Amino acid sequence: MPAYLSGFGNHHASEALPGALPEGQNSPQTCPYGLYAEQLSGTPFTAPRTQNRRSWLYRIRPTLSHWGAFQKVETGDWRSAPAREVEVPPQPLRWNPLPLPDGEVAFPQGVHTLTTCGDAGAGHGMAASVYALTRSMHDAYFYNADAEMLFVPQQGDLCFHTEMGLIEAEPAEIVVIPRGVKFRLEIDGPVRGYLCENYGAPFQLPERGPIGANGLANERDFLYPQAAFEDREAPSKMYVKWGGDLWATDLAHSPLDVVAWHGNHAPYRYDLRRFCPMGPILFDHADPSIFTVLTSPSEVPGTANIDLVIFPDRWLVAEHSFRPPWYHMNIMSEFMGLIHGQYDAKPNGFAPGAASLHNRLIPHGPDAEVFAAANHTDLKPQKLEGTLAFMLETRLPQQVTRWAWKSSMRQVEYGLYGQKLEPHFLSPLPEGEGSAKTIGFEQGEGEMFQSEPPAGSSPSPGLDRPPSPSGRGKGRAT
Ligand SMILES: O=C(O)Cc1cc(O)ccc1O
Ligand SMILES: [Fe+2]
Repeated sequence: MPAYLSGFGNHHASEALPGALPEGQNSPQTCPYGLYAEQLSGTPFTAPRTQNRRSWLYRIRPTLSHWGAFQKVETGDWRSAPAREVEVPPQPLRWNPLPLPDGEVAFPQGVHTLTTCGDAGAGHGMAASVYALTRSMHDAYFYNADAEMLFVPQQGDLCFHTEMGLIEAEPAEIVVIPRGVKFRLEIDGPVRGYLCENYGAPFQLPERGPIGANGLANERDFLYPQAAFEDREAPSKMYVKWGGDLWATDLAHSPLDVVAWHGNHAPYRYDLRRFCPMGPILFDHADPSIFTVLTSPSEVPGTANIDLVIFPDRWLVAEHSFRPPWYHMNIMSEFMGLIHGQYDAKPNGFAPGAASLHNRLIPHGPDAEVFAAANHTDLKPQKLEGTLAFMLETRLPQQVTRWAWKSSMRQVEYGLYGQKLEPHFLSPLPEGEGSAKTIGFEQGEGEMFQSEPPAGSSPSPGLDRPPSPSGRGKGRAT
């Protein structure tokens, strides 16, 4: 079990050999052990200090020496934005879990993109993919120049051998690999999960505002690897995702040859079970932004390129409230996945490994069964347990890939789930009355009156109180 360095965005320092990290300067005339010094930047040199990301790598060979002739490689079902491949009507979309492949599939194959938005080259937006792999990468390495990568394992452990060291992750943990960091992904058996490529600003922790200095995702739970290196000569392949395409070159050695490093542009792991949720402790259902783990800000304040939001175990205690998510139409678009358990708004049809897309201003909310139960349930404190869903919320509408649209995993009927929601309007009108009538109030001379009082009802003071549920009316305008 590797030991990790703890603290989100810290300027970590680690050496795999004693004294490998230069003292007091980044770029000595001769580096310890005859290493090469290389700076890897994740933000422009002049980015404000709070956002600035860069690391210094002390390595056996500079990355430049890995540079051979690159050949373009088929990306399979992996797509990069912009990818406007199909026209999709405005409707909720959902996909069953990706089946595990029969044959041998290693990263970077086995990635299937469901949605993209923005533009990888222009540096905004994201891609949401699912992956299914059956074997480790052998003498193969990868880095992404287009995107920071957020891995959300859903089944099976992942072991990333990165330039900065080893990161292991199991389902319920996430791994973020920044742009330009090379790795080899090893697995023990078949694995499945989600991959978000973030084309925008690197993920950071959200502000806590009045919450204070603690809670939500706490800084110290973010774990960075200790330096570890490979001094290995072997015919190898290095894949680079660059300009929306996949390229490969041959290498004669492992590029994971970083003996020491320091800086804050480095891969990390976070256990989502460490998230300390805050919620409504008296009434109502809060906006899901209270569960933001990480955010990739855009240039517009409060308008994220991506928010990673989770729905973890928690107590529901709100009084006289509809406790599940409310019905809504959201300007941000919502890609969701389920790591384990049941998601409270959609207990059926949304299995672990499944994915859904509620795009910009597509109406959605709890299904009819959830509504019926939540509407009448006894509001004792209730613990949601053994559940972990997540959402990638972006300010941009998401484009669906051709693969996702045509895939047999897509639940073709899902877009109609809302039609099962019946009206429960307690009409004040006698049965049969009121069809095609407009009932309302008009502002008269200093008094309120009903424009067309229904027969048998008192003309004044009008409908000042809704009928009680015990006197449930049937009449409804058709
Ligand atoms: O749509 C969803 O299931 C995600 C979601 C959850 C919630 O509690 C409030 C809003 C929201 O979009
Ligand atoms: Fe939603």
